[in-house]
Amino acid sequence: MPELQDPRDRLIVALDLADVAAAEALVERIGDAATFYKIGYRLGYAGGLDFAARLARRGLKTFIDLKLHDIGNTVEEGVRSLSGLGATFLTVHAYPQTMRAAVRGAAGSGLKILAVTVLTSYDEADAREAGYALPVADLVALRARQAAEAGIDGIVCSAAEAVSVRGEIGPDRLIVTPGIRPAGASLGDQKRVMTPGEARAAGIDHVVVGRPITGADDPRDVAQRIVAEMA
Ligand SMILES: O=C(O)c1cc(=O)[nH]c(=O)n1[C@@H]1O[C@H](COP(=O)(O)O)[C@@H](O)[C@H]1O
Repeated sequence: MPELQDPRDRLIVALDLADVAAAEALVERIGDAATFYKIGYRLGYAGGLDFAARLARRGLKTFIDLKLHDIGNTVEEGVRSLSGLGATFLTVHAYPQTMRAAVRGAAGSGLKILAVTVLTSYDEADAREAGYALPVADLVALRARQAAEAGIDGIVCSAAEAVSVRGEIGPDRLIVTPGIRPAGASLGDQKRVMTPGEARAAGIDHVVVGRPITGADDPRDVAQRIVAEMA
């Protein structure tokens, strides 16, 4: 796994909030306890892309989580449009055509493309319901292998699959894991879940944590504890 300069970079805080004012207030409350923020559908479609560009200009790292998936031309041009935001990461779904298009769209921009394998809210029954015959672990491994072949920079999966994914993608690509809960925290809709310490021991590069931080009385303290648990 690539070495980090700053251990705080291991934690990516998911800013799944209703508007930019709420996100700005949370970033201020967390202060220097976090260095990396994710902007997904909720905030992204409510002015969050400009906000992400502002965070990047302040020297914070940003992750644009739009999980793109469309015909190749649309994905390629969409990624190209997003590549000027100064973001560090952008997600696409891990379909070979989509991944190859995203890699073309990001070429030369410095934006790293992450491929989402199987959502952490899916268990075996959910994958079967969606039409997949493979066990989730096998589907994650297949998609990780295809992502590496497509030239993708990193994989989004559950930390439960990190060891097998590392075997598929080698030491230099990134593993980013949502579905992370400090011991005792409510799972919400997450089904393939690990603690920050377990994820780190499994060799992940970054964890993504939303509600346990955004819903906390003291978000800064929770962020600090998560970083410490992964040190
Ligand atoms: O791509 C993601 O970030 C993602 C992939 C995945 O498989 N599961 C997953 O939960 N996420 C995102 O990670 C965040 C997890 O949030 P919490 O469950 O609140 O910690 C959300 O913003 C999800 O959109």
